[in-house]
Amino acid sequence: MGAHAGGGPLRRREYDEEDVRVRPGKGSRPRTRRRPAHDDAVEGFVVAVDRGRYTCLVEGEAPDGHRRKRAPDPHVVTAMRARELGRKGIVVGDRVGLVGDTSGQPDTLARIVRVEPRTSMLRRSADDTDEVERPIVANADQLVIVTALADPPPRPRMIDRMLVAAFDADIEPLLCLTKADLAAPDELVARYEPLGLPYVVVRKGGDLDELRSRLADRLSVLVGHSGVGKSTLVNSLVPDAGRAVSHVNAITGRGRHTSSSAVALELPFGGWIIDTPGVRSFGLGHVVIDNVLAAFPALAEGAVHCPKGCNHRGEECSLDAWVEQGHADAAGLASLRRLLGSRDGEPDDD
Ligand SMILES: Nc1nc2c(ncn2[C@@H]2O[C@H](COP(=O)(O)OP(=O)(O)OP(=O)(O)O)[C@@H](O)[C@H]2O)c(=O)[nH]1
Ligand SMILES: [Zn+2]
Repeated sequence: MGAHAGGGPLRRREYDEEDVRVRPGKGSRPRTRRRPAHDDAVEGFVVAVDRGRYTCLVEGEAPDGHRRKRAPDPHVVTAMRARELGRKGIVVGDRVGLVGDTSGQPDTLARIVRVEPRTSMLRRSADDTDEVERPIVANADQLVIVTALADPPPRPRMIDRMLVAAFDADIEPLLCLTKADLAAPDELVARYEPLGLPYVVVRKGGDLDELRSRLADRLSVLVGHSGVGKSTLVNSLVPDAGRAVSHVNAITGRGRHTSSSAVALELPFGGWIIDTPGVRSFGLGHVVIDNVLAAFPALAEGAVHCPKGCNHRGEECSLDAWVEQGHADAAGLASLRRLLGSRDGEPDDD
């Protein structure tokens, strides 16, 4: 399934489901790619999505000639999608064009008429046999995989799955090991060293400077299963995180503590983090083998000798020979195979 080994360029990068996932030509008349260019659209950044309502942060003032009071700068606007967007999905992290009432005044609703091209799209499948992708976050440039060193014990399989999702989406992973007061990181670090994975070790009340510098000026997504200390981290990084989330929930009509989808929070030192409370598992059914392989350049080079459709885990795979010839190291190949195994639905818990 889904394998593109052998054919096409190594790194296919297609983020835009309008371009790729929806077959064109269903309608009778040809569609122009851009409808009448809403030149007056203001740019917004989607910070939350809930039941057809998009919470957008708008930098800058309400457009000239707007009849309402000048909006504060920056301000939050609630919007719905314009019909002309068709089936195109909009997710947290998207940059959008807004028209209509963009004042952000109570009970106003703007319209999203455009979604800017994305630099990345983090997706997951519901489970591994399900190739239907659920986009989670757009434009992220870092996936922060949060794992407790103890309580709950680390689940390397889960880490592997999140890594695969990061590689597939071409988002840089960062391993964030929490609860350093409870256990040493050595074992986990050794496991991920062959991948050249950057990591930070933190504990509650401890020094977060290194983490801060890795987050600064980037759009980072936090993932990790329940109890690993994500909320603790978010609260230390964004002092008024609780308030920001409940503010978003108030706007979208959700209860205060029921936020179950991604919310983007601005970091006081620059950049954004997006918490993903609703994401408990990472189905990888949609993942393309080549995208994972591309994270291992030395091996990707050797894979051109593999038979078409090789899953790089069987006897026909040429990568063992490639490693024996000294072109790549064995630890890397073992890591790659472990990751590809997690994609093929090997059990989650070690
Ligand atoms: N010992 C220790 N406990 C911590 C640390 N960080 C967080 N905790 C505790 O771990 C528990 C879970 O932390 P949370 O921040 O709520 O974890 P979470 O990942 O947000 O969990 P969910 O809300 O279920 O998604 C809380 O009781 C925290 O106080 C740490 O560095 N050391
Ligand atoms: Zn192979």
